[in-house]
Amino acid sequence: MSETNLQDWVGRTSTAFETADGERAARLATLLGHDGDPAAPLFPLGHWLHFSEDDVPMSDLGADGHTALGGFMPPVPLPRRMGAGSKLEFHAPILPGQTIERTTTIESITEKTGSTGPLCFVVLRHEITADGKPATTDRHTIVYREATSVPEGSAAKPPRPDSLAPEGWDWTRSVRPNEVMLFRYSALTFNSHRIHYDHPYVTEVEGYPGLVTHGPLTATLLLDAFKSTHPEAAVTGYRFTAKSPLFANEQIHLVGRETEPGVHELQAVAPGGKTAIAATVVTKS
Ligand SMILES: CC(C)(COP(=O)(O)OP(=O)(O)OC[C@H]1O[C@@H](n2cnc3c(N)ncnc32)[C@H](O)[C@@H]1OP(=O)(O)O)[C@@H](O)C(=O)NCCC(=O)NCCSC(=O)C[C@](C)(O)C(=O)O
Repeated sequence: MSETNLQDWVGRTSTAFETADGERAARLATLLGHDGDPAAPLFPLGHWLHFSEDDVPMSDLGADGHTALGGFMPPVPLPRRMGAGSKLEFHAPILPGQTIERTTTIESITEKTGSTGPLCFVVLRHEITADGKPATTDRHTIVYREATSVPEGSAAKPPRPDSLAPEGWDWTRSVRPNEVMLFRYSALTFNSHRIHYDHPYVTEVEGYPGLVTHGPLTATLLLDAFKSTHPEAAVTGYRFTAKSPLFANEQIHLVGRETEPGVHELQAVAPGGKTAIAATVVTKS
């Protein structure tokens, strides 16, 4: 794919420290439509509100708004980045005020060819501790895609029309993330990726029909819907794969069912019925 040997980046590590921020976690609760409590343990995905990878000077950002490649992240020569999924294990809750440390290792870099063209998957293993004790393991996959040709200067299209919720699930919720929700999530996570807020960029450069809903936001809405329907469940694992993109102002059906004791299959379903995110939640029995 390139003369640079991307495999030279495998095994690189970086470490960061922060203080777990209950106020920020409470704002995520507000975003999700709950009363936020800054003193409460963080939502299981609360580490995503910390350790922004875009916490760099403006001059260090690339064209897509993310930190330019070739530093810690490998210089993958494919310009369109997307979140591909995560495999998370929750060892212990993170409490506001705890010192959280994240050690990130580039675990693998894999080039593939998909139905949409060349793809490069970068897996980052994040080990997060809180006051020195294991809290969360997050194996996060990022995918890079090739540039696309954009029809007549812009790929903009209206949101896909709503469709009926799929049947055969134990529970169903519907959400419609709009520009304001996407902005709030980008701000909360200090994610400066243009595809979530820059409509000319996302439609004229990356060739998507509208602002892309963050994969982590949809995964958060999905896990939140699960927790609302199973308030007593202690979630110990969560894994999800982002299979197809979702765009601002589209109705998303969030669905789930128990497939065996303590194991739940979840999906975020796009208008028209396509699976956007396929997920599994594991709970302590
Ligand atoms: C990536 C796309 C284009 C590939 O779609 P495709 O049709 O080209 O791929 P395919 O033909 O289905 O599969 C080719 C190979 O890739 C694998 N594969 C395929 N997908 C995945 C996946 N997700 N995770 C892991 N592996 C995947 C698949 O298993 C297969 O492997 P194989 O050849 O060994 O059998 C397609 O899956 C897609 O559009 N996914 C949705 C991506 C998305 O919407 N992400 C969330 C929004 S972006 C975001 O939030 C960003 C953020 C937060 O700002 C941020 O920068 O981190």
